[in-house]
Amino acid sequence: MSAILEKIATIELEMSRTQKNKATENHLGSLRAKLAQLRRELIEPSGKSGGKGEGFDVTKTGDCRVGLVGFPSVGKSTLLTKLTGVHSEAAAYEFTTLTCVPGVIHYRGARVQLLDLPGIIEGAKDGKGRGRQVISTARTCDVIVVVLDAMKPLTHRRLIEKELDGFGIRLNKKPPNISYTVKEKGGVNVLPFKPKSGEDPAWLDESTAKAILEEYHVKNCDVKIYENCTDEELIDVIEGNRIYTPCVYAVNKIDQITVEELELLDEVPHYVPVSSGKEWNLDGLLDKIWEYLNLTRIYTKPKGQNPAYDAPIILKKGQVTVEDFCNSLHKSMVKNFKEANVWGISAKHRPQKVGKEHVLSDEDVVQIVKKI
Ligand SMILES: Nc1nc2c(ncn2[C@@H]2O[C@H](COP(=O)(O)OP(=O)(O)OP(=O)(O)O)[C@@H](O)[C@H]2O)c(=O)[nH]1
Ligand SMILES: [K+]
Ligand SMILES: [Mg+2]
Repeated sequence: MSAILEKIATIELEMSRTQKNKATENHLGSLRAKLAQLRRELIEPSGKSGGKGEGFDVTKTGDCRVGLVGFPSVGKSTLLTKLTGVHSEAAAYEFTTLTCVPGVIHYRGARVQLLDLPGIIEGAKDGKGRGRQVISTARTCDVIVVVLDAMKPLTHRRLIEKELDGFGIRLNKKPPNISYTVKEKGGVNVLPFKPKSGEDPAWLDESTAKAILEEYHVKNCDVKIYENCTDEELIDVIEGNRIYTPCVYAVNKIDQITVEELELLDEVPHYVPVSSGKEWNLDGLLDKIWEYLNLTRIYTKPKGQNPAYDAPIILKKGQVTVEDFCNSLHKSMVKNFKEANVWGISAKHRPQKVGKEHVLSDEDVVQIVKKI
């Protein structure tokens, strides 16, 4: 592994010494592509052992998973204990937590698995400490809560982001709008983004895109870039294993700072100020996590009975059709599906008869009608 790290360091040094301008764009793009390929080797060692940079062996339970990530002693374990009632050792020394401790939050009808994780340090993505294990586990989370210490510099936020970024986790970002199709023949065709007049010029031009593809030895493909993307974003699409996770920044220990300092925190996007020690604003944090989870609760209504309001079926973002609902009830459900009656925001009538493709809204009531 150290040979890979050395190569990475060499490339990073070269990139930092190369001025970014029109003449160096292609070269920088190639270097970035080389870097991405080396990083992948770190995440997925090609040898038999290890496999995909392995996380902690904790079974997924509940409807969704949220992970607490941060530097040591920012208060992750205190937060887990306060939010879930599961005891996780907290102490004033760093690396108190050495493994992954799961707890469950029952919130608005959903069961949210919360994971307390060991602290990470800079260089975690390159294998320092338990960093890779922590970040691999973070990849399995529906929402990441980055815990920051209000007493420490706000630049820590960027440092944590860099570690997660190096492991292919993109926080609060959408996948780039690029279509990429590898083909058998036909050469490399790049359709670059064409900004309208008055907009920023395209960041990524055809020749840099081609230089990047060459670095991947792709000989035949179609690339269509539909928005203003960076070389990094094209690389993300080619690599294909990036994870796009919503992230909440919990700025903890606000009992230790002044009101003026607290106001400065307002500049941090996606943040929630808390004191896990004093249990300040834990509701605010849960609220934000809930918003970022973006879950859809569906109440089932068996014929002739009241809807099961106490036990909603939880659908995740992007999987909110009636078909997804059927699948989360039982595998065979779709086969016997005739139609569904839906009450709620997504329904035009009360009830509306719908097919499998109907898109449901949070708190809809659904009754499945089976074929006879
Ligand atoms: N003042 C203050 N102290 C806190 C707060 N939350 C946690 N602490 C203290 O911060 C120290 C570290 O807390 P932990 O919960 O162990 O932090 P951690 O992030 O889990 O630490 P590691 O597992 O070592 O990475 C402990 O002494 C806590 O009592 C808070 O809101 N305010
Ligand atoms: K600690
Ligand atoms: Mg801890």
